[in-house]
Amino acid sequence: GLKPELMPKHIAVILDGNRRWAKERGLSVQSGHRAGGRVMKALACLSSRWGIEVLSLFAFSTENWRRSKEEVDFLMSLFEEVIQTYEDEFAGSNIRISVIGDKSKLPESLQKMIATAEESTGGNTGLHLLVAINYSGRYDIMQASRSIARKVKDGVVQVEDINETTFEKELETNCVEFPNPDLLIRTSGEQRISNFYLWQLAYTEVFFAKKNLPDLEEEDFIEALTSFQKRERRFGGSKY
Ligand SMILES: CC(C)CCOP(=O)(O)OP(=O)(O)O
Ligand SMILES: [Mg+2]
Repeated sequence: GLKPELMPKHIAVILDGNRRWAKERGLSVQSGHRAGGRVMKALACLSSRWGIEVLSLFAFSTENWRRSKEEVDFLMSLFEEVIQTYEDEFAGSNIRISVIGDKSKLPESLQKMIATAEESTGGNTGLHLLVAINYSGRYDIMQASRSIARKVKDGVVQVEDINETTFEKELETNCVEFPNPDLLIRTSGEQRISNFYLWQLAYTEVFFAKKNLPDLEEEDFIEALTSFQKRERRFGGSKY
């Protein structure tokens, strides 16, 4: 069984396989994404129950705009639904929601929904759920670099003061206590990072789940956690 003392503090999930799941069943792309949305909520509830501190869900990357307008519009409306049902499904479980990514490009209605959910859950002290929408690792590193450059230009920061700690504070994951995931899970069998967290994943253990997101169940989450608990993290040091 899972050992509480070996539970990861921060789990990040690259959500993938919704359309393949739908295709296998002769269902619509929209039903695939809707099924994926249900698993997103289930992952948050499970993480909350296991006392995980931070759960990051990679829901929409800066590259996903390349999809058809119809699919993108549907995803945007689905994110509203997922974030809106936060009130009902998560209410009472003390979950805090934050959305990271370039929100300025999202539909006004979704931006408002995000602001409301962040506002109403801002004081919660349980699981901190980070939903990455219109996010990418390179976007984050670029925005952090611009922010630091501005501070140097304005004389607020000296170049010598720039180090890993001050840089990390400029990343959009600076809103959580544990910005660097201990465990990254990717569904659907793909084995790539797809421009998710780049700085944050420096020493993260990676687990590739074969199942498509909508098929993911508690036992699959437990399998990833069990694998994580068996690993010896050396952080570059040698325990030889
Ligand atoms: C937007 C993202 C969360 C959707 C993940 O599933 P997907 O649409 O990439 O599905 P496929 O990899 O099966 O095409
Ligand atoms: Mg995919």
